[in-house]
Amino acid sequence: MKNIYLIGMPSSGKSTLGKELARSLGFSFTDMDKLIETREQKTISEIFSTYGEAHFRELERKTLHGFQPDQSMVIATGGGVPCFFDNMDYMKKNGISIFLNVELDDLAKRLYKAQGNNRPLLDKSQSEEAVIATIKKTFEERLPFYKQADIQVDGEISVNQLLWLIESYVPVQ
Ligand SMILES: Nc1ncnc2c1ncn2[C@@H]1O[C@H](COP(=O)(O)OP(=O)(O)O)[C@@H](O)[C@H]1O
Ligand SMILES: O=C(O)C1=C[C@@H](OP(=O)(O)O)[C@@H](O)[C@H](O)C1
Ligand SMILES: [Mg+2]
Repeated sequence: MKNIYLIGMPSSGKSTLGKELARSLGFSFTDMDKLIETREQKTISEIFSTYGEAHFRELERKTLHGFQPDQSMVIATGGGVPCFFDNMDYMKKNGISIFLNVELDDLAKRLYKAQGNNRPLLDKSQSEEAVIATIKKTFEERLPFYKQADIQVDGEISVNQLLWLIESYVPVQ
């Protein structure tokens, strides 16, 4: 079966929902950030601070293009993946892309609730106003890419609802 790519802003639930979706479909699950961290033996924050964002974006591109198509995988991408290089075209050509579109206020709340501070572009040590402003600006820049997804989900969704959307898009056996 085709691979499924989850895309959307940081904290939109790609990693959390992706894992549950994979289990329900009997697909394997890959979190691109985790895979990059394992391969590089560094956290995402360390990769950004040591080599810079451009290097991280190259790693993302290489990782994305390294997945074989039709491997029955659910792939949780990092929030920036669709917005660099030909990544969005690649996902559309090689699988089903799903945009998790969550209200910006909810994204901010989740971000502050989450443990740790391993999202270098949304540094929680900044003031809350600064983080919210960054989320808003980033979302506006990224929306044209996210909107290209095959399926868009607005707001909260259960795994069962998501399964239904996927099955309606292309039958999953
Ligand atoms: N539907 C949801 N409702 C409330 N909190 C959620 C939901 N989905 C994810 N979260 C929480 O938001 C945070 C970020 O989720 P995560 O799956 O890591 O997002 P992403 O991979 O898109 O950055 C986590 O703390 C997670 O528990
Ligand atoms: O939005 C982004 O540019 C990023 C999102 C992160 O992933 P999540 O979307 O899973 O938080 C991670 O890839 C990195 O910190 C950059
Ligand atoms: Mg994630």
